Amino acid sequence: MAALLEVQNITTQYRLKDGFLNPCDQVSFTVEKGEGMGLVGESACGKSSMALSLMKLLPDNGRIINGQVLLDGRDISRFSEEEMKKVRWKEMALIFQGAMNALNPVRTVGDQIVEAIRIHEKIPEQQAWKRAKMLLESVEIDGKRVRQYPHEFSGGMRQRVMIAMGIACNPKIVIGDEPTTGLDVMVKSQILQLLERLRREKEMGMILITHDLSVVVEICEKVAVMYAGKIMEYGPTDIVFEHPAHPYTRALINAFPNIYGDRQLTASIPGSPPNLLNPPAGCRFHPRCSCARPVCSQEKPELLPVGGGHYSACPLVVR
Ligand SMILES: Nc1ncnc2c1ncn2[C@@H]1O[C@H](COP(=O)(O)OP(=O)(O)OP(=O)(O)O)[C@@H](O)[C@H]1O
Repeated sequence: MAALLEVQNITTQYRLKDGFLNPCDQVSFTVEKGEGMGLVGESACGKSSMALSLMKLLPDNGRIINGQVLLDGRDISRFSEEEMKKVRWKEMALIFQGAMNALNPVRTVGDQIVEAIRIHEKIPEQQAWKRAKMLLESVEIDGKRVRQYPHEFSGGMRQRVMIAMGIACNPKIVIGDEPTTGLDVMVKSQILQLLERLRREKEMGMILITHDLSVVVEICEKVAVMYAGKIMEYGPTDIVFEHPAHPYTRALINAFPNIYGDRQLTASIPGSPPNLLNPPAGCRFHPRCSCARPVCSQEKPELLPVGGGHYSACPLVVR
């Protein structure tokens, strides 16, 4: 059976004054119904651009130049804006970083949820209000608060309202782009548990973009590790994190304080990610890689299977 979402060789490009930059370069992965995939990697490696490419919400200077995004077998990367309007929120929703600040301060949260529902579904207003209340309750907010204004809610509650809006039309897949950034540790954990519960109850696919590897370990079955626009390693979360096959994944794990809650010392990755206007030849990680050989600066490694649904873009690694 075909996957719910099949991303095949997606390359996205931004046009800049001094050239072109590909934030996602031949990226491929799949997400099954009800499956959670973490998308991790250092800042500016292309994670948000991937999310925007999937939703076809790239800024004016960005576009998909190659590849396919198959949602239930349909290539939505070729969809017109009109067609995409029917896909967004109804089939695929994006909850972005700081989404809570996108709520309109002069309208009640109920008005805003009802509007989101009625843009996509032709249902009577009364029914939409009933659904808005239920949605608030599903994100653990008292339905009676539906007539309140955003300033009457805490930051964590506003983010939950945004999650309620994200799932208002029962999407098949939700993309969370750092959905808990800026929230305190307790609220962050509540929101992640909430997303996890909704995913299981509604059998939604989920792509969780995060810098926090421990969150991926906790709630995602699968992980894709991205570096400088490319997927370096991909596979079941426990296998990738316990037996990383790519030096970048190893370095990322070592740089993270407590992926399984017991690691204390961290070793930062020397150097910094490349300028994507002019990425290094060969493997993009080779200038920072402790395992690099001469071939790494000459040949572009492919993402190849290493067994058990696990893929790595490094041919040299000894496990
Ligand atoms: N509108 C734009 N025009 C040109 N370049 C852009 C644009 N948006 C992002 N970029 C560049 O694309 C690259 C990838 O950025 P992106 O925001 O997708 O990375 P990210 O992994 O999501 O980063 P972070 O974790 O910091 O959010 C970066 O080099 C960034 O500077």
